[in-house]
Amino acid sequence: MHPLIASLRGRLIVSCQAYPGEPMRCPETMAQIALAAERGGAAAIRCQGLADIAAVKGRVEVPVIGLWKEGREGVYITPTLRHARACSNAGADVVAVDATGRPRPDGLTFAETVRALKSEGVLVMADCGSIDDAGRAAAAGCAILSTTLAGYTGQRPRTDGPDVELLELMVAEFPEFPVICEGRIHTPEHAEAVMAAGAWAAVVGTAVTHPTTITGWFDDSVRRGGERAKR
Ligand SMILES: CC(=O)N[C@H](C=O)[C@@H](O)[C@H](O)[C@H](O)COP(=O)(O)O
Repeated sequence: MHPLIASLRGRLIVSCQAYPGEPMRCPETMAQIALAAERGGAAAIRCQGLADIAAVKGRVEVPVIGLWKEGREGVYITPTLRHARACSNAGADVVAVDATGRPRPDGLTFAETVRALKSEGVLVMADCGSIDDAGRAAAAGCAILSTTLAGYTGQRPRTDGPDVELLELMVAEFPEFPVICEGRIHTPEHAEAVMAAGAWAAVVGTAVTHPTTITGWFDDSVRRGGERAKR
């Protein structure tokens, strides 16, 4: 196994992403957040877009998992071989790629995309939405299988927290692969549970790096508590 992948075992990975139109959508801001997360114990940073990848790579010591989101429908996480190569060239140590069987804009299959990347020495993290995707990713020889797209592709229900069931299926079916749990890990208890269920590592995004959403969670709680006080 590649030493970089081995270094992630039993560790937290923090995803630093701001979405189009959001106040923190700025590479310097993402680099600052990534550095803060590294100081908190993140063993790797996951980030989106070429400018963010370059900025984060220049700021942190830990490995960078890069992706490039384009579009909102269908395959949007690093949708083509060109996007994946660009992430790698921008400095990503690992490139995250949509591993579903859905049609890709460049007409290549996922397997063809991974074959080309592997031949160029690129480590691929397969963002899966189902056990079928994980099978495709394992057959292609991806470096990491991940539950990233569980609940976002129509193949699995969108669970409130992480999709532990899919994680367990992947861990049982592909014991020779590092399986990372990503998606809706919203509390330290969720993170502990996915690790106990056999995850190689846990990726946390929103709950660490998306203040608008976190503020909304607290706002809801404060309002609920206030309503109870009135009763
Ligand atoms: C489905 C999709 O596009 N997921 C994206 C993948 O990079 C990000 O928007 C998520 O924030 C990331 O997966 C971490 O998940 P969470 O923010 O739930 O901890």
